[in-house]
Parts: sequence; structure tokens; C-alpha cells
Amino acid sequence: MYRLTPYYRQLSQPAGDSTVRQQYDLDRHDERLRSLKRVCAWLALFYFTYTLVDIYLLPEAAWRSIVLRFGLVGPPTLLLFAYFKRPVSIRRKELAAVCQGCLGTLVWCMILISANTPDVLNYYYAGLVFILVLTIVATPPFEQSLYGTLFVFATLYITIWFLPEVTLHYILLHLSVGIPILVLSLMANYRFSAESLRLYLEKNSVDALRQELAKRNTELERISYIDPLTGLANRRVLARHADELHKKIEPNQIITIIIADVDHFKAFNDYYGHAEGDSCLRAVAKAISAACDKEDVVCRFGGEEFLVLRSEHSPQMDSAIDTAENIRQAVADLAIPHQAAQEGKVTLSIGVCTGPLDPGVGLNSLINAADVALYAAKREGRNRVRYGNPSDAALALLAPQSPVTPTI
Ligand SMILES: Nc1nc2c(ncn2[C@@H]2O[C@H](COP(=O)(O)OP(=O)(O)OP(=O)(O)O)[C@@H](O)[C@H]2O)c(=O)[nH]1
Repeated sequence: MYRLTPYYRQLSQPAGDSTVRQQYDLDRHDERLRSLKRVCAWLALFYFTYTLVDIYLLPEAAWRSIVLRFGLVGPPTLLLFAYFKRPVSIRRKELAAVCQGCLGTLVWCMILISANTPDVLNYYYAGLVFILVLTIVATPPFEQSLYGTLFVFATLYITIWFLPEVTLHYILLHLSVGIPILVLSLMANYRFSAESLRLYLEKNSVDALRQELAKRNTELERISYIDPLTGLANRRVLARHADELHKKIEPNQIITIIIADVDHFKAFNDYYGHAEGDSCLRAVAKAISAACDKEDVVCRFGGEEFLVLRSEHSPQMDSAIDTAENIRQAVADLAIPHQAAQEGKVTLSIGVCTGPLDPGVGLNSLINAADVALYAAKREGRNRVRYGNPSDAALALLAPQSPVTPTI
């Protein structure tokens, strides 16, 4: 069973600022115009060369055929093709073509009547062929097919009465062919129009879904790289950068790793509560970001641990230590009260390491060295910056109790 939402209801549905009908006409303008031009060109060719048939079969109406076909139908046909070039909706162009078809039918009926011979009765079957062209070959929108075919049908059966020797029997015989052709061709046109609209709507909704999906994927990707508490990049970003750096190690490339850890943060949480701990971490993250360069990758490395990754092309140990010192100072300047801390405020211990990227181990040796330096800073009393050598990290990796940063 063929089931479709009624054609008209679909067309009048809203689509953005306009209706489905307007959007559909706009989107399919070029395609429909191409097919309309093709059909009209073939019909015009057929219509005007048919004059030769009139000359041969209806010599008494030959002159009338030439004058009426070329005089009455010719100029509007030329105008129709000129109209196709105008910036008007495809629906109007199709309507103009249907009107032109109706005019052609009317003129053709006039030629037949003027022939004044019963022979022309057989020509009336050609009118039914024209209905097929108007509905199935040209496939204009359903409403235009309907008006066009009803007009052609009415013209045929009104003018048929003026023909000599026409009888009711002949007309009934004719109608027994004409009515099924009319109904079936209109049904086919309806089905075609509705089906192409359904496909169009389906394609539109698939496109809209695809766009929505792409938008959500981008958003998901963005979210997956962001630490929700601080808004900083997370370890995934660090891993991605490590991967990129590893893939294209450049000569003279120097990497700096700064790891900053909030001092006595467990005590902070215990005293002020977890929510206060969260807002402390947010403030610290903001201060660290502000103290770094724009090109630095600043990420939340662990609970209360932050990592800065910097990649440069000349040895910059001093600048790395300066940045670490700026970070430490910036957090100290926040003066977030901390009962358990010696200074009475939140402070950071920081480990720094600078060195070339080892193709074998990637960032890990530098991170381990910065980590070793960080724990040295903790041991020495916290709220300070310590520098670590990548070679120290290698030793640290061997020592069982040493704090070793997990592999990225
Ligand atoms: N509020 C809050 N606390 C967190 C979060 N992530 C980790 N922490 C806490 O951070 C604390 C880290 O404590 P420790 O690793 O013992 O270190 P510490 O108390 O800072 O001591 P030192 O590092 O030695 O100065 C733990 O109590 C964690 O619960 C977080 O997202 N929010």
C-alpha cells in the first residue's frame, strides 16, 4: 500500500522563515528548469512540425493551421523561453508553460473545427496524448497538472460538439478512453510529486541531522580535552602534544616542563571543605594560566597538580625558572587563606626541567625530572621552585621510593 502524508499538508509546513513549498521550489529551481526547458523545446518542435501533417491530411485547413500555429502560438512560445530566463520562481515558470500548453490545445482544436470534416474526430485521441505529456512527461507540480489537464480535457470535449457527424455514441466511446487516461495520469503525477517531495524532505532531515551530529562531535571533542573544574586543558591534551612533538622532533628544540603542586591541599580541604577546595583550585589554575606565555600548554595534571609545557628553539633555562617563579608568586599573591600552611595562605611547590626531547622516551624523562625537582621543593619546605636535571630523573626511575610520574 502506498502511503504518504497528504501532499498539500507537507507543502504548507513551515521551514525556517518560509514554507516547505518555497524552500523546495528554491532548492530544486535549476533542476526543474532544466527539465522544463527540455520538455517545452520538444513539445514546441512537435507542435510546429505538426503543421506539415495538417497540410498533408487536412488541406482545407492548411492555411489556417499555418497562420494560427505560427501567428497565435509562435510568439507566446518565444516569450515563454524568454520568461524562463527571468528571476521568478520555478512554480511561475511551470505555470506559464502549462498555460502555453492550454493555448496550444485551444488553437489546435480551432484548426480541427475549421477543417469541417469528420476525419478530424480521430485526431481527438492526440489530445489525450497531450494530457499524458502534461502530467507524466513534464511532471509539473500536481496542482498545475490538475488545472492544465482539466483545461485540456474540457477544451477537447467542448469543441468536439462542433465537429460534423459527431454523435453521443462517439463521445461516450472517446470518454471511455479519455477518463481513465485523465485519472491515471493525474494519479501518477500526484504520486511522483509527493514522492519527490518526500525524498527532498528526507534528504533535508538527514542533512540537518548530519550537521547537528558534526556540531555535537566538535563540542564533545572540545569537552573531552577540557578539565571541567578549572577549564584548563586536561592530560589528553598533554598526551596529544607529546605525541605531536615526538613525531616531529626539530633540531635545537628545547622543552620545558613545569609542574606545580598546591601545598598541604589535603589539609585545606579538611579545614575549609571540598567546595572551597574546588574554588581554590579554580583560582590557582587561573593565576597559573595568566603567568604563562600564550604558546604554553597549561594543563591540570592531577588533583592539585598543574603542568606547563613549553617548546622553544633555544636554551631557555633562566626563562623557564622565571616563569615558574612568576607562577609561584602569582598564586601566593592571591593570598587565599590556608590555616595549615606556614605562610597562612595557599602556596605552590614547583619543579622545573628544561632539555631536549629524547626520541626514545619522549616527554617522560623531562616530566620525571620536573617531578623529582618538585618533591625536592616539598622536602625543602614548600612554596619554592626547584630545577631538575633530566639525568636525575633517570636515577629517580631506578630508585624504588622515588616519586615517579606515570607515563603519559
Ligand atoms: N577540592 C578538591 N580536592 C581535590 C581535588 N583533587 C584532589 N583533591 C585533593 O587534593 C588532596 C591532595 O592531597 P595530598 O596528595 O595528600 O597532598 P597535600 O595535602 O597537598 O600535601 P603536599 O602535596 O605534600 O603539600 C587530596 O586530599 C585530594 O582529595 C579536587 O578536584 N577538588
